[in-house]
Amino acid sequence: MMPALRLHGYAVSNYFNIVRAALIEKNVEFEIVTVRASQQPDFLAHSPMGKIPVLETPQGWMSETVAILEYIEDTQDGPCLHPVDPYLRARGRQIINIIQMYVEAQVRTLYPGVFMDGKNSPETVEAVRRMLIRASSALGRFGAPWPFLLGKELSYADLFAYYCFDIAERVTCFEYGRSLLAETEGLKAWFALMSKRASSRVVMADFDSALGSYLIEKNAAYNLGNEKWKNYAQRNA
Ligand SMILES: N[C@@H](CCC(=O)N[C@@H](CS)C(=O)NCC(=O)O)C(=O)O
Repeated sequence: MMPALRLHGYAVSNYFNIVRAALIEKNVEFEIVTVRASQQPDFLAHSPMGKIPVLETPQGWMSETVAILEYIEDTQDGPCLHPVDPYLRARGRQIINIIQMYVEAQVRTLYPGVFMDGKNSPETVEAVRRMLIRASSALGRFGAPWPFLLGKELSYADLFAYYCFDIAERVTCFEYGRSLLAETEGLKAWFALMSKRASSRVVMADFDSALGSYLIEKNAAYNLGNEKWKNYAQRNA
């Protein structure tokens, strides 16, 4: 029988990877449908912004990662990934918001010069640098309880943060020669712990091979041999 849930997207997307990891962590049966983001009417009918991931459910289609995670938590069995305690649950959302707006969305504006055959203007590079300083300090102020961001149990905040930090780390090491993970007390050890999870291994193996092909497709393969990538390789050895 076909699984009830079908996840549309592909492995180069950190957002797709967050949802995929959540489904794996919850032991949900699902099917992957490999598609790119698109502005074609038939795709927009399912994903109003034309973005991936999109989850196809028995009730209909759902896009936007945070909404998808909520749907998964509310409809699927498996380990609870939203804390029951309202304060902790809100804290998880707070962390997700900060990472989404002040880390992920910021580094995304640098993708043209890092993952595509484009250039980043000095103004953009500087504006993102300033925002990342604020975000990094903010995360430092959380003093997360560890080993996970909300304490003893893995939560959606960890999955969201892990895939956003992975991509952010590549971009900041490349563009600024700096590591957000190393700057924030506890974050590097947390990231290493997350990297060891079975879900992370599966998802990141597919990401790594998809990224190689993506860089070639976008004529940014030169970046692979670029000295600046060494910052990433060395810091994460
Ligand atoms: N806010 C969306 C962001 C998803 C997103 O930006 N996905 C990227 C791939 S990582 C995408 O579809 N980009 C294509 C586009 O922006 O047109 C979410 O939470 O799911």
